[in-house]
Amino acid sequence: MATRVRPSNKRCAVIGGSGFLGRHLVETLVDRGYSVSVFDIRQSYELPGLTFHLGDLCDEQALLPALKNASLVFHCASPAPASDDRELFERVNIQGTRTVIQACLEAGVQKLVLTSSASVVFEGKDIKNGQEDLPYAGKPIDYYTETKIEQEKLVLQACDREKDFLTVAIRPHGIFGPRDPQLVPILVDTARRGKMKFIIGDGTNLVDFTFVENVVHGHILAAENLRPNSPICGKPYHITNDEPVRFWDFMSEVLVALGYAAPRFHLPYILVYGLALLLWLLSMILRPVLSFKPTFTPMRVALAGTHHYYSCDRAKQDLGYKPVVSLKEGIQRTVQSYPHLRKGA
Ligand SMILES: NC(=O)C1=CN([C@@H]2O[C@H](COP(=O)(O)OP(=O)(O)OC[C@H]3O[C@@H](n4cnc5c(N)ncnc54)[C@H](OP(=O)(O)O)[C@@H]3O)[C@@H](O)[C@H]2O)C=CC1
Ligand SMILES: CC(C)CCC[C@@H](C)[C@H]1CC[C@H]2C3=C(CC[C@]12C)[C@@]1(C)CCC(=O)C[C@@H]1CC3
Repeated sequence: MATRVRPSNKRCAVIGGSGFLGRHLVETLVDRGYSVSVFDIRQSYELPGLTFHLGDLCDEQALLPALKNASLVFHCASPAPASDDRELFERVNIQGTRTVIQACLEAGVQKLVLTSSASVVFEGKDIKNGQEDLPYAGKPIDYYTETKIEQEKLVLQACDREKDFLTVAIRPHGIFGPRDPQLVPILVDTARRGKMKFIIGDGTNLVDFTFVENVVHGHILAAENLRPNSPICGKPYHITNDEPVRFWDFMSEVLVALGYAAPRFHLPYILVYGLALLLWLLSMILRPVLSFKPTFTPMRVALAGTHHYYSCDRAKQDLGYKPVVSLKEGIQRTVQSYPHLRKGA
């Protein structure tokens, strides 16, 4: 019988390694002495010693060379939530994740760490200090969330000690930091268009925003603790900054630091949510003839007007997780990294 060559446990692949989180993860892994191969649909940078494999993760033949000799795979690729394209989410997040699992098994990969999302339990209603045992959202608020739920289930169910294939899911929330293409750029764009004057609801809702380096730290801890006898196999873990903050205080701090006025006037949550729903329906109906993307989607309004913060006690206990960068420092470093987004720049 042929014996399988065990790949070095410092050899890993990052699927989605050109993206915001993926690139931060790759840079940290390289710093820590991992040999990394990146798989992505695009190449956004170069780094000495890094191998890039370009392709669609739904294509197993394209994936296999990137996973060759890797004992560990991080899967952090997904279409952007803003695309709101049902067919694309289903193809990439569900079918594509099946392909990733299949390719890992064929390539002899032993550990798969998925970037899931804390939003898999969010239905648009308040979540205060949510634990991992909350049920998945029965009525997910958008296609992104719907397919992230299926993706997480697929990865966790694939965990199989007999097959020497271990999986774990990291559920970050509201990732921000240098090079983030979503949170700060959308916020500034909204402010530049004069639409950032209003606070949705009473402005006291607490949420988690997580500095990207803490998310990276959580991923690496999960990978390094994923062993056949460890309690983390097949489980999801919240990774946050562990410092819930008022949504509107966080937004105001970032806006003011970049030279924009903080929102001041209050609008009733239910009114804005209803309008966002109406706009979203209109955009769906008119899609064949007119394409427009509303700034205030039902998902964004729900995120802006409700409590959604999560406990990371399980990660502290099982992974020894502790945020490495505070919210205050994370905001400072993020704002400094966006000189081109400053007012007047
Ligand atoms: N940002 C956040 O606040 C949160 C993110 N997450 C999760 O974290 C992960 C990373 O998110 P983030 O870094 O923000 O996202 P990015 O969009 O920055 O990164 C995702 C990367 O995956 C690539 N990609 C998309 N589709 C495919 C495909 N079919 N084959 C290969 N590569 C593909 C993207 O390419 P392209 O850009 O061309 O599409 C991009 O380079 C995602 O799984 C997301 O769901 C979870 C919670 C919060
Ligand atoms: C227009 C304003 C009212 C809000 C602007 C900020 C938003 C763009 C962001 C605030 C919370 C963010 C967030 C995500 C995307 C960007 C925000 C909506 C996610 C949906 C990204 C993907 C996830 O898995 C969950 C995130 C939750 C928080």
